[in-house]
Amino acid sequence: MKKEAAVIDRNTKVISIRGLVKSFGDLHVLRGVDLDLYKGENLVVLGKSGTGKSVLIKIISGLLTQDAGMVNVLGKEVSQLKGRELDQLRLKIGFSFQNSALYDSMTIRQNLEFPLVRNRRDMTKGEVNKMVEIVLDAVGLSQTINQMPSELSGGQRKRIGIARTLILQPEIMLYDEPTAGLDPITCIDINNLINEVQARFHTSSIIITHDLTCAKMVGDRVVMLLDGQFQRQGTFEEVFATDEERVRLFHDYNFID
Ligand SMILES: Nc1ncnc2c1ncn2[C@@H]1O[C@H](COP(=O)(O)OP(=O)(O)OP(=O)(O)O)[C@@H](O)[C@H]1O
Repeated sequence: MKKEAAVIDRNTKVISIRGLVKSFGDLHVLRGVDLDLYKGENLVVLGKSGTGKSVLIKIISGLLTQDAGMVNVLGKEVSQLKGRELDQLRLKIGFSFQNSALYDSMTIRQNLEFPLVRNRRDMTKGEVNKMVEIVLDAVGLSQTINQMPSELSGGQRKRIGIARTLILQPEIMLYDEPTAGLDPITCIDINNLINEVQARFHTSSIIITHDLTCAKMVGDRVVMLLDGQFQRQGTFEEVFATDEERVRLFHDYNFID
């Protein structure tokens, strides 16, 4: 399915990063990263394994602290936040991790209710039920509500994982390798879902991947992390319109139809 034109507000930055530096001992992972995520945008971060993509999203979500630079998320400087303030910001960020496992002993309904029961004690049972229905419908799996995770396919579990992230109504979605380990057809389903989530919930998203089909399908903008900095950025076509060998190699090792 072709991506519909997204409604992006280029006057509003939901994430703004300047001069971000992070090392682990002698390993200089991020060496001055600048990045903006605009409201409503799907931004794809491409990079080879070990280039620091996960470190970047851990810093954005306050799980790691940078050595230098500024990371502003929804108007707050993340490294300055502690305790309750950091928890509140994190509730506005939805993480869809590579191995976002569901609880095997709980039904799909219970899995989806879990984040609300923990974080939204103000909600009534009726409101919780309604939200479960909304997110299940959004991922096209309303019929699985009383099933167990073991009864679902890998692609369906991935969708439920995304629904569980959406149930807290995050403003920002962070997808870490959303298509990893899935067959090509299921990958396309998940890419379409990422676009549907953007259109329906007006989320702003960072999608970390080395799957170029995913980057092409979901990215309004693509950035490539090379040697600790974003060295290429633009549309998918713009990023790869270069003879630079490292970029060409990255492209040619991926299969694109
Ligand atoms: N807490 C940590 N302590 C020490 N080194 C770390 C830590 N976290 C990450 N690293 C190192 O930083 C580098 C970047 O890691 P990161 O997980 O961000 O890579 P990545 O680009 O997400 O790769 P992949 O696509 O394989 O997940 C790696 O060399 C990793 O070993």
